[in-house]
Amino acid sequence: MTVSATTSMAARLSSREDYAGLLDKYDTWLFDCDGVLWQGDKVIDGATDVLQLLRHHKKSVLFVTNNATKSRKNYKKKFDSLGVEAHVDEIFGSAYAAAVYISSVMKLPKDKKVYVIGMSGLEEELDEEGIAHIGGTDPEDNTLGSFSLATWTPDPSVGAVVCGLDTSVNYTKLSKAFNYLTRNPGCRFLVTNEDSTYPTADGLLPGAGTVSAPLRYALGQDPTAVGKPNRTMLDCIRANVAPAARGVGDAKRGHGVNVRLPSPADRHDFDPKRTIMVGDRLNTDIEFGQVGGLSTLLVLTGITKESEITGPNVSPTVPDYVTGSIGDLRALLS
Ligand SMILES: O=C(O)[C@H](O)[C@H](O)COP(=O)(O)O
Ligand SMILES: [Mg+2]
Repeated sequence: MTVSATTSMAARLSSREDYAGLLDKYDTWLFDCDGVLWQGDKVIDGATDVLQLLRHHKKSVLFVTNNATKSRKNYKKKFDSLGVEAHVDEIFGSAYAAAVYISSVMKLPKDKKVYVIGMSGLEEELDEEGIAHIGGTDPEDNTLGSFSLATWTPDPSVGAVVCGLDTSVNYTKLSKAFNYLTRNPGCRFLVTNEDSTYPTADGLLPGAGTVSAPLRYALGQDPTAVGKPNRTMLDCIRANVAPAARGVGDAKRGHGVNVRLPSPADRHDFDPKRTIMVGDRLNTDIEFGQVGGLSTLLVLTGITKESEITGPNVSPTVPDYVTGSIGDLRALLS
């Protein structure tokens, strides 16, 4: 029996011509952050130069991160502190996408609130969208004490639980979230993202997916995920970029937006054929690009290792291009 397999291979970039070809081909560059622009607070060598080069060539640059610990405004502060040029409207985090999803897609009723397992970034984005929330950084929930249902009065107005990377996750938060999801009728289970690991300059840490995993297991239920690779994140970006590009009035930014996610016919902002997603993780960034019909460039400064794309057990997710680091595009400066 002959088994015909078409294994498309990623094009490994190395020469100045290779990078010049990308510059010609793509007008919009979407950059993942952790593992691409930086590892924790250590900027990837050359990343700043390359972003400046792209802007010099009038390319549209956007930042698309699954990291839900910071709001767009606080990400802007991180960019500034690391000397990486970015405008707050170019930054799209999964905390923002989750807040927009709850307000514009789920349309959580105004008399309902969200129980948060997550950090200040997620709370700030919910505030921006005018969504009431409890939990999160509330000192009452940030305790290592034991949890007892006998002494807890659940809030009947909780209509959704949203879970993001929370470095202070604990049994109390998981217990409250579990009970909201099993007791409050129709309570929705959302996660900002499901990354298994989080790349820092000193190595890997458990990712957001490991924070929500206990709830998945206890509930026997999968949540709605908003971040990469899900289409929701791209819709959220295009809903924001489109009005700016076309001056559409009915989708404002900021508090209480009633963002109209443009229909495919409305979308003039992105030409997916001239858009490239640059990422370090195959099952979020590269799949996100592929789901959105974008081209994809994998860099090896974060999660994905060479062996996953060239070894005996290659991943079924194959990027269009691979290069060692985004800094390699400095070849265009010579
Ligand atoms: O665990 C997480 O949340 C992720 O590892 C992390 O935040 C990924 O961020 P990104 O690579 O999408 O910038
Ligand atoms: Mg990354």
